[in-house]
Amino acid sequence: MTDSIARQQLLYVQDQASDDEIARQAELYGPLTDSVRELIEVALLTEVDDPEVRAALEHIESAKRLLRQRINPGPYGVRWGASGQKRAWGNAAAGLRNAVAPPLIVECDPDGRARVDFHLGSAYEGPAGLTHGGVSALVLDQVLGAAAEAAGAPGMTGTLTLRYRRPTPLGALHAEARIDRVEGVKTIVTGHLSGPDGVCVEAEGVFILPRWARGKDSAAVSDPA
Ligand SMILES: CCCCCCCC(=O)SCCNC(=O)CCNC(=O)[C@H](O)C(C)(C)COP(=O)(O)OP(=O)(O)OC[C@H]1O[C@@H](n2cnc3c(N)ncnc32)[C@H](O)[C@@H]1OP(=O)(O)O
Repeated sequence: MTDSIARQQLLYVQDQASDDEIARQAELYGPLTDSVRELIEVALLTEVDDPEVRAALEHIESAKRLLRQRINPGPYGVRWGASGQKRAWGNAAAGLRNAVAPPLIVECDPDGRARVDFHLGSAYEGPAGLTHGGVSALVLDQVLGAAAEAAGAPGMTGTLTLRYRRPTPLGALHAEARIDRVEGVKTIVTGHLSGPDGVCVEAEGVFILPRWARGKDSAAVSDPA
């Protein structure tokens, strides 16, 4: 096993947190994350005068000093509580504690279907007024991966193929995915991202249960995503 795989495995943690404790943490950190996400948007779009910008910066620096007093060296990793509840709270697309995440709150069915309605603000802009193509890829990777996981056939993304059919606006969007087929350790999933005018991006993903996770029965290694 390589050092990087060993390091990755250490970040899959069964921490035995109770459902009540997880709910407490979600209630505490969820609003912090939402506020930081709004801060990103406001910092991008503010047009106040220079002294207000400088004063805001001081407040933000002070908040950072407060939060840094005790800090996980990171990254957050993926954690499972006592009841098996999974927390991928650092996930760049869906993490409850990650202000960079839009966030995606993906609904899944056990037959391998996944869907999400979400909103992309100005922080996700690529071409003027439109969603960045890499952000569309992020969204589709997550939603297709969630479909694979929901059907009990999870994996890491081996190949993600995208076809950008029309520009993706910012604002209210929808993405969905379904498992097409499972071929041994590979799960092939298709899906799309759509806006008010229809499908903007089509996707096909091949999700592969990595060699190091095969044949193990622990949730912490059999669910690498
Ligand atoms: C709910 C959560 C959703 C999360 C969604 C987000 C998921 C992610 O972002 S994952 C991060 C991005 N992906 C990565 O970093 C993956 C990096 N790559 C790897 O770790 C490995 O190359 C990995 C796991 C893809 C395959 O490695 P390994 O397990 O050694 O594969 P290997 O045993 O050689 O091959 C197994 C099968 O997969 C096929 N295969 C291998 N690599 C690929 C690939 N990149 N694309 C397609 N097929 C592949 C092989 O041909 C073989 O097929 P068959 O069984 O038919 O012979």
